[in-house]
Amino acid sequence: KEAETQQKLSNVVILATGGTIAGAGASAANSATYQAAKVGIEQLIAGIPELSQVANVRGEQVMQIASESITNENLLQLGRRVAELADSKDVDGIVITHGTDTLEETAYFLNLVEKTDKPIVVVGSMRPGTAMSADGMLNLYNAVSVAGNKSSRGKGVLVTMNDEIQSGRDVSKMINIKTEAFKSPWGPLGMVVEGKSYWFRLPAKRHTMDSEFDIKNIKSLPDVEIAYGYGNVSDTAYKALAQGGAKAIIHAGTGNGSVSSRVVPALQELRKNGVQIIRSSHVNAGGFVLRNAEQPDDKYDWVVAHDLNPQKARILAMVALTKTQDSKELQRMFWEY
Ligand SMILES: NC(=O)C[C@H](N)C(=O)O
Repeated sequence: KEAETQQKLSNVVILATGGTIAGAGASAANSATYQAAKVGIEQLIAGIPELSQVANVRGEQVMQIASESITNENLLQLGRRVAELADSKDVDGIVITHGTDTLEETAYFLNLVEKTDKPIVVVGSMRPGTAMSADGMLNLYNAVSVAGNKSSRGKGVLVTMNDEIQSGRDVSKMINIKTEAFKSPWGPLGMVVEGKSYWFRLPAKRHTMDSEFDIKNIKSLPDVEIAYGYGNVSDTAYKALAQGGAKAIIHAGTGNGSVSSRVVPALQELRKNGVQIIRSSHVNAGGFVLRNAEQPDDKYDWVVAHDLNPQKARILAMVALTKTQDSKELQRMFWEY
């Protein structure tokens, strides 16, 4: 009987990368003071025996780091392993445990470059497993349930946090002290409750199978940097980033990606020298940057990131620059993905 249930269950691989979901604190009262990336994947899986009721699960420790330290090399390494597993006949779904600080970046990266319709679910936690009311156990159980569920196929990379199923493209960490930390400006795709998925909407942007990018063709990622807009800003950071070798600079602008008059001449100059200038917005609940609003993008040959926040814009710019150096093509990609 047990063998029969196992046969019916999906095969889900958990790729562990670290983060607070693998964190440990000195006492159960330490919900915010702890060390991330301490607990191995085998121990995490052993702590949730209920996983075996929703999928045949196995784990792999791909890295063990706090996600603020993720590099482009780490992204590529993870992306390649996901692609290998997705190609494997005996894998039905993939879960990635990840720190929440850059989870939204990794989820968007995978959403762009993985050529599969198999579910890929990225998950983290806001409290370490050693804390009272730790959220990692349920988040991971939900992630495995969603990854093992056929209804999750073809919906792009997903994120399960706080019982919500979010699109990896849209979701962002909005607050760092609550378990209700991840939000999308356009709402979650669905809910996962007691291992069952309930869907309400679908992503409209190109992803995975419908994407023109493929991790298998990406050897390295170009340097793309972010500079922050605020009152009294100077052009020092922008110039220094370009001098450091940035191929594109994401302007994390105020409001509609607006650019201070003190910075405009430097950005015009950098563009003339070949650096792509991409205007995004750092407003908290989600920016919405439109072309030729606030700045004459056509005249300056700049690109707008539309609703992508600066850190997500960096991901798309890096991936896009592996294919084109043309600003019009870049802009098309920023509308489509
Ligand atoms: N909640 C977390 O996971 C935060 C941690 N600094 C990380 O991103 O690895």
